[in-house]
Amino acid sequence: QTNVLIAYHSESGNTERMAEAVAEGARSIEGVNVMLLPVNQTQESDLLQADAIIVGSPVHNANVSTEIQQFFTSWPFENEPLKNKIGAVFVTGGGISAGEEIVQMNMIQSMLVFGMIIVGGPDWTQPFGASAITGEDPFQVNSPNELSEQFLEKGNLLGHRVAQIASAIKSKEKN
Ligand SMILES: Cc1cc2nc3c(=O)[nH]c(=O)nc-3n(C[C@H](O)[C@H](O)[C@H](O)COP(=O)(O)O)c2cc1C
Repeated sequence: QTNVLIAYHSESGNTERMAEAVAEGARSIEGVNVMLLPVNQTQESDLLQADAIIVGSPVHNANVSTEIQQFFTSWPFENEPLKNKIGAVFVTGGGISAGEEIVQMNMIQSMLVFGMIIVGGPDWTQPFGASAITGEDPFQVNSPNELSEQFLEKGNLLGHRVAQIASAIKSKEKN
């Protein structure tokens, strides 16, 4: 079985809603076990067991949230236990071009420090992972349930792609 961990921080539920969409996409690959967890409930053992780790953050002042920064800081580093795991990211941000890509790249940079292999979205419209705008027209939401289908689809496609690649690598390793 291939293990895909989706770990996120969400204050008002938007990033959590995206995380659910990513999870749905990952589950669509046969033989994939998905763990969907807020970062404050994610244990080191969850990281170690995962073949792929997908991290989601809200944009906070054009940065990852403090919780996400703390999460990366807590990752095991000695002897490179996360090396060659698949890594991918998603974000939600209020504004159009108000930090989404910076935050995606910031998380990717952290993952690269741990030797992870980064996977982006399936096409040029989401090269760095999935993202959603939540606070500016025409995408303004009053509740996470209003997140645009267009963004949820991006999350779904990212989860699907990561699970597919992680699963293909795992089955090659077995043979
Ligand atoms: C403290 C704080 C700072 C924020 N800074 C930004 C920002 O710089 N750029 C942006 O696009 N959105 C910003 N936002 C909006 C959030 O990124 C957006 O509402 C996001 O969808 C929240 O996700 P959540 O519901 O998972 O917490 C900020 C929100 C908060 C609470």
